[in-house]
Amino acid sequence: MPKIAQIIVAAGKGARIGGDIPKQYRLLGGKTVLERTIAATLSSGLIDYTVVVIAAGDTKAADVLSNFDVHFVTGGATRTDSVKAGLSALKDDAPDYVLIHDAARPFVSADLIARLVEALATHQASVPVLPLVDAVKTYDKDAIGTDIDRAGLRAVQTPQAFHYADIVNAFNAAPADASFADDIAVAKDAGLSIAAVNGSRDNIKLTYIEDFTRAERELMSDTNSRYFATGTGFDVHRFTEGGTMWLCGVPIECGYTLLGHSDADVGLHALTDAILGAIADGDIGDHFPPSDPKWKGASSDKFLDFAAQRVTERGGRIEHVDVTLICEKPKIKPHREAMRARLAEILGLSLNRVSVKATTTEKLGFTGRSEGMAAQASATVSLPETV
Ligand SMILES: Nc1ccn([C@@H]2O[C@H](COP(=O)(O)OP(=O)(O)OP(=O)(O)O)[C@@H](O)[C@H]2O)c(=O)n1
Ligand SMILES: C[C@](O)(CO)[C@H](O)COP(=O)(O)O
Repeated sequence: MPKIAQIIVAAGKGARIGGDIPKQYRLLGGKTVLERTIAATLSSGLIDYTVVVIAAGDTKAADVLSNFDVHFVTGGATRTDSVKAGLSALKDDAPDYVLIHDAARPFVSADLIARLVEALATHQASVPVLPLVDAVKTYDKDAIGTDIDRAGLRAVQTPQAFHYADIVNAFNAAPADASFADDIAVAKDAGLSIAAVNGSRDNIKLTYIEDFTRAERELMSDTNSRYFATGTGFDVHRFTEGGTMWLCGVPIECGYTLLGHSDADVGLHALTDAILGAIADGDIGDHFPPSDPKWKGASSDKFLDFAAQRVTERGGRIEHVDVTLICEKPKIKPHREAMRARLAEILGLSLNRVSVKATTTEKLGFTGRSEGMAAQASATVSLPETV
């Protein structure tokens, strides 16, 4: 079996996407793009050695790369410089083949990698290509020009695969300061034999912010790459005279209220715990300790909003929530729709994904004696499969 290395170039700035962090460190479905790209390539089972090329001064790489058996080197000002740094990092233990891949293409498949490697049995290089689907025309300063015949054009992707010694020689033969669109261009200039293999429409390069939005949406709708988790929560608060009672984010004036460090919204507390439970993220007391004066009298919608954000940060989505209030009084039914609407608003859910119910305990126990109220809740979330 040939020894196969890969170089993942991740030293770019992501200027076309903008923002504070380069696109390879943006979260996509709760994981960084770079993690996804490395995991996708390694899952092919064909790669023996990986070099990730990172930017000088990159402070995020160590954390991301520590999850994988990979090595890293510092790249340069252009993609071409970064590729050269990757090739040179392989020279002491030279592989037979090398695949060079953009960190910005996290949806590369094992099939595509296999096609590229297979083509190296007969060629010195291989490249994934796709026919263009849109019409192509010349264009200058808003002026549409003439048609270009698409039959003779191909869109070109990465990974691009090479016999290691051949691509190193090709780069050595190229002008030292030249910058190439990709590595197959270097192979072409050097006269290497090149096989074009079928690319993949899924293997997009995340280039503009719209690419992220679309990729995020597609990941969300791909139930094969997601799992469902349900958490439960339970809470109790004692009644006290006077004040306004807050229940599931709705004020109720009934002459008595619930006692607690915060606003004592027993429904929101149970639901917050249910959501934290679904993502195995501790409980409300871990994040908002009752000993902390900051939370005295706090409005509990903050806690619920926080839990919902923790789901989003993991690339998750709340699918459904259900709260049961357990009390003899006050009557919940007149407030139930307002409670559902408020929960839906805080969580950004449609109303049909939010349920509020109530029950008594037939005058038994502390709720039966109307000493206080209990609430239990469940929350179902969908989350990206972890690698
Ligand atoms: N000096 C550079 C420039 C680019 N790349 C990498 O080359 C790949 C493809 O480049 P591109 O999509 O252009 O990424 P950026 O250069 O980061 O994007 P932009 O052009 O929008 O700044 C990316 O994985 C990028 O990190 C690199 O390693 N070193
Ligand atoms: C290497 C590449 O992804 C092949 O399609 C492409 O050439 C990179 O282009 P960019 O303009 O640097 O993103």
